[in-house]
Amino acid sequence: MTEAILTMTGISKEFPGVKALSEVDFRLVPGEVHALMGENGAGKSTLIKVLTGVYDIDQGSIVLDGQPVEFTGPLQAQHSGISTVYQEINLCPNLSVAENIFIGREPRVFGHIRWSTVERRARELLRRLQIDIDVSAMLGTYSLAVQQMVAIARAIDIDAKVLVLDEPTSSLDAGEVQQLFRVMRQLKQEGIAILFVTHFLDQVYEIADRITVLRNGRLVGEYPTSELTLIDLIGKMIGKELEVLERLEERPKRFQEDDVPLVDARELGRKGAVAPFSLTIHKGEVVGLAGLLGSGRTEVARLLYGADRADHGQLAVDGRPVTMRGPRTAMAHDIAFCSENRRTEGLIEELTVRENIILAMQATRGWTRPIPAGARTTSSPSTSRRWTSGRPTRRPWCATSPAATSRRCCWPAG
Ligand SMILES: Nc1ncnc2c1ncn2[C@@H]1O[C@H](COP(=O)(O)OP(=O)(O)OP(=O)(O)O)[C@@H](O)[C@H]1O
Repeated sequence: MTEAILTMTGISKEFPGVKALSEVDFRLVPGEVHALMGENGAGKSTLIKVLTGVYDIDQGSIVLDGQPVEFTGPLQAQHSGISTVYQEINLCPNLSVAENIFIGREPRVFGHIRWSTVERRARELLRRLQIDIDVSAMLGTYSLAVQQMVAIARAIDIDAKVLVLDEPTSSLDAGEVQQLFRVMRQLKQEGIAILFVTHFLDQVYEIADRITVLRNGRLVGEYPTSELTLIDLIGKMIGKELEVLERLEERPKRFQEDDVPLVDARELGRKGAVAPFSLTIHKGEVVGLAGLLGSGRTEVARLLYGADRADHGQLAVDGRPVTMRGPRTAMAHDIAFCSENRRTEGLIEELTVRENIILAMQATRGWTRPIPAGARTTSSPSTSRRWTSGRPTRRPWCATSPAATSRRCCWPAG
């Protein structure tokens, strides 16, 4: 195998009360995509932060390009050739693409920035990555994927030998992921070593050459991707053997196969939004819709609720065919919807919790039927929704959805 560009040996890092890393070894070779995998809390971020100089090491050593290194901060790591692009793009959307690439290191002559040089060099850099965009346009006018690639361009222009991509695909749709992978493959060919952290296992198998697995701050092992099956990878991440995973899969179903499903969608679809799909939901069952951003999860839930009208297929509720004309039809059949966009679609922030709930109840009961007094959710239902934050927003949000009075619920995201 090619000699490693980066070797981390026996790395340990402790936070008060938590041993985040215990004697972890990790290495990267030039021209590879190396996936760092592990469950939440396995130690991936800590290893990256140790590598990029955000944290100092309690124990262990790092050798980069044959030289022992000890970084005192991210800038030093960057100047040594280790660049990082985080999930949250920390560039300036109100500056041009070229300005973003050279911000803080603009070419100057007698103290004055040479804008023509900034733009020319930005164009050359992006051309190298086969990204064809106007470098003088504001960064914010481009998609997240393009912004991510601009962040990568900036990172590799600082003479990167190692590029760390920390969950770069979590906000990208399927097409954008492919754009990013194309750039990653290009960088691989140029000999850059890429450390790739993701929770999407299928992406690991598409792009990574090798996989290192961490569990509870310890190294489980390093494997060529082609020699580690998906089920083995999951087993190593969660620390359970194949037989245990198989037993988990054999959990008894809560319903009989011949039970009439509560919701039965057959070839339901909407042109331009969701290709025809079939789906059943039984009483007492939780059905998860998994997929990347833009894969159609929300659109499926909106079709089932009638928020968008299907132009294809049939829907049956409790075994009876239903034409979902809109949310009213859904509510009449006890189907509720909690929007992922709860601030704009789920709640009216200026109203109190009680008023929000009353509005939703009014929608289900009609104007002539009185609403029972004392709708209660939080300790103070008179509190404006604006003053409940974080997790507590979910309770009034669920309560304001007709879910609170429903037998069924479509809940696309939370
Ligand atoms: N700054 C910190 N202070 C205290 N404990 C921390 C700190 N950072 C991480 N930890 C702890 O160290 C352990 C490893 O966390 P780390 O964030 O590295 O895991 P991870 O694999 O990156 O998880 P995730 O996928 O959720 O980001 C966890 O138990 C975490 O709670």
